[in-house]
Parts: sequence; C-alpha cells; structure tokens
Amino acid sequence: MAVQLLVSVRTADEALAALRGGADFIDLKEPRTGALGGLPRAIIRGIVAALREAGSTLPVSATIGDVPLGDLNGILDCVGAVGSCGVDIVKVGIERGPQAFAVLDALAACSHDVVPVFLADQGLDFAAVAHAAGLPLAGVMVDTADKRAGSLFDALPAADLQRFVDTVRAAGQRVGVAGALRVHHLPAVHALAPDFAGFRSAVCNGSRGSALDAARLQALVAVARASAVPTVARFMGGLRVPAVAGLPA
Ligand SMILES: O=C[C@H](O)COP(=O)(O)O
Repeated sequence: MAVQLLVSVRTADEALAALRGGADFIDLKEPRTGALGGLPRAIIRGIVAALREAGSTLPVSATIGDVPLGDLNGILDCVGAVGSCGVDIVKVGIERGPQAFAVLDALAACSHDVVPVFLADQGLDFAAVAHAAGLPLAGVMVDTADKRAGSLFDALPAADLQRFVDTVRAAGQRVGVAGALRVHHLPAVHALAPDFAGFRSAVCNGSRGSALDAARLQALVAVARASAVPTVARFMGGLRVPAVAGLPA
C-alpha cells in the first residue's frame, strides 16, 4: 500500500494548497516555534473551517506545542483545548525519559484521538514505543526535534527505524515517520513502509518556517505516487537513495 503523505501547514492558505496539492493528511503546526510548535487555537479553528468549507474530508491533526513531559496537567489541558478546535487528531511530542509511560497512559485515556510523536534525537526507548503501540491511540509517530541535525535517517540507524515501524504495526497501530525528510528519502521511506510520512521542510522554499511552496509539494507528491522511483548505487544508512533529477530535494 502507498505511504500516505502528511503535510504540515501554518495558515489556511497553506492548508488549501496542501489539499489541492494532493496531501492525504493536513497537519497544523507553527514550525517557527519548534518541531512541534503549536498554533493559536483561533488559527487552528480557522484553518479547520477553511478546509471544511472547501469540501475537504481529509483528516486534520494539530500539535499542542512543546510542553514538557513533566507537566502532565499542562499536556492534558492543551490536548483538550486543541482537540476541541475541530481537528481529528491531536499530536503530542514524547521526549525520551521515564515520564513517557505515564504521559502515554494519560493520552490513551483522554477523550480525544491522540498520536504520540516520539522524538528520535536522543534515540528511541523501545520499551516506551512498545507501550504506546499497545494503547488505544490513533497511531504512533516518530519525528526529530532538531531539524538542523539532518533527517530522521541521520538521527536513527536504519535497523532502529525498521524496528519502530514493525513494533507499532505488530500491535495493530498506524505508524508514521517524519524528520526533515526530503524527496530523495522517499525510496528509503517506502522501504520502511510506514502508513504515513510527514513533511514540512521538503515543501518549503527555504527553511521550514518559510511559506509552503506548491511546486515543491507537487514534486514530492509526484515522486511519492510514482510506482517506480529510479535509484542509483548510493546508500545512506544502508538504505537506497534515489536520483531524482530536476526535482527539489
Ligand atoms: O509532522 C511532520 C513534520 O511537520 C515534518 O516536518 P519536517 O519535514 O520539517 O521535519
């Protein structure tokens, strides 16, 4: 099955461009304030309304922002507030640490559909990943916090990435990957075979805080949808990297 494309946006115009451009999920966040920067609630409500007025039935997610794991009440308050803005899924960043288990339990027990996003910069705690996979959540995702440090494929060994996908899927959960992924990572992403992959940096003209670029999104969607992607004998972390001449990386 094709990997579905989650595209992160920060305005209604970007959301409509992502809709027209072929995204499978629309993800609302403020990339200027961090990997999982949260948008003001009024903006979230406005973007959801604009998408629905345009006839979109695509799932919409939104992040709560960077709330420390130690602030469980703060996390749950933000999940409630963002979840009441009309989004289908609320995304919550999960840093590595012992508090992750209690936070995951609380997220699974709350009244909104939540996707925990494991931040891979310090490596993954597979006990926490397996714990999340066994909970009634809307999926489990991995991403990176520091976008300057390279992509997800730089942050984690290929074997860990595959273990993440396999662990979540074996528990029957939907699994997603993200982390400064570019067009040239698509074959590696396809090899991992998650249910969905998230993009922001790759669809912007400059940094991930700059405006979404429709041509870059179009190129990304075209390559992702292509049944066969040309590859060259170049490897990154043991995974094939494609040659995509003329397309933005
Ligand atoms: O949820 C997905 C992220 O917004 C992806 O952002 P990124 O491609 O800049 O890592």
